[in-house]
Amino acid sequence: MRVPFTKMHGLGNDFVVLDARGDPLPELEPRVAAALADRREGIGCDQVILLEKSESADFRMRIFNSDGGEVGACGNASRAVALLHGAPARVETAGGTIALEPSDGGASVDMGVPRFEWDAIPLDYPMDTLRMPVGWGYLEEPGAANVGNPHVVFFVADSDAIALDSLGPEIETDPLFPERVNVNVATIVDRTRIRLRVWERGAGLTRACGTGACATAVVAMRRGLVEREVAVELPGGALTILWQEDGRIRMTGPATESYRGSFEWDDYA
Ligand SMILES: N[C@@H](CCC[C@H](N)C(=O)O)C(=O)O
Repeated sequence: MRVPFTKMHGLGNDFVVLDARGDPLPELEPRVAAALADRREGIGCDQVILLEKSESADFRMRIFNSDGGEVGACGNASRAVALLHGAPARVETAGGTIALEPSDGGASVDMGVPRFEWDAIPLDYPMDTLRMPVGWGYLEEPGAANVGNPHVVFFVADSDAIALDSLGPEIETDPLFPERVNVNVATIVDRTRIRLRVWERGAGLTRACGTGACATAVVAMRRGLVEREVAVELPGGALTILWQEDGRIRMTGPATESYRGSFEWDDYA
């Protein structure tokens, strides 16, 4: 079976998007998603995105990290899918229902209400998630948020100076995080700007992480470090994050279609 795909990215965080809203595909097993994401032997991407029919929303978006694991949310892919769909839409994800509004060259996405309870992150045992009494090397006292997926956020003097390639995997797989975790290191530039690097669970260092930007912004806002609207500057570019009065997070930024192609399903199954 020949399967069409769209290669897309949001700030350099890249995706293979499979659209099964019309003709369904066989079940996308984790090993198949990982093979498609492989940058040497597959198409190559940080996440594989599968669009399907939904009974509760306009359609359903499923997200698979490059290690094949299925997860609850992806901010950058949400904007890419908004661009692909080309009209406002309510989208079912494993992390909750989100709302897409495409705009010129990108999208604004209602990412829902963040959760801060220890068992919603989830953590292995109760603790204050605003300033967690834990540390790994020189990274200490992170905050945590679940924005459809789990994040810890460390505020540091210079996020570029952090050895995220070694500390990231250590923190991601620490038993404190039973579902593993996305690791954010952030520097507050001023009350309207944050610089951020992210070690993504199941994908490693990426050029940008939309949910990481959302989680970092709301943790910084809870600590009183920034205003309710901030620019989050990632290696791949900037996103605007607004934590609205109704408690919902709005993320705005660009998305790009790179190319379209097709592959033989049996080569990966
Ligand atoms: N790149 C994404 C996040 C993808 C999922 C994440 N790695 C997880 O495991 O939760 C984004 O832009 O938010």
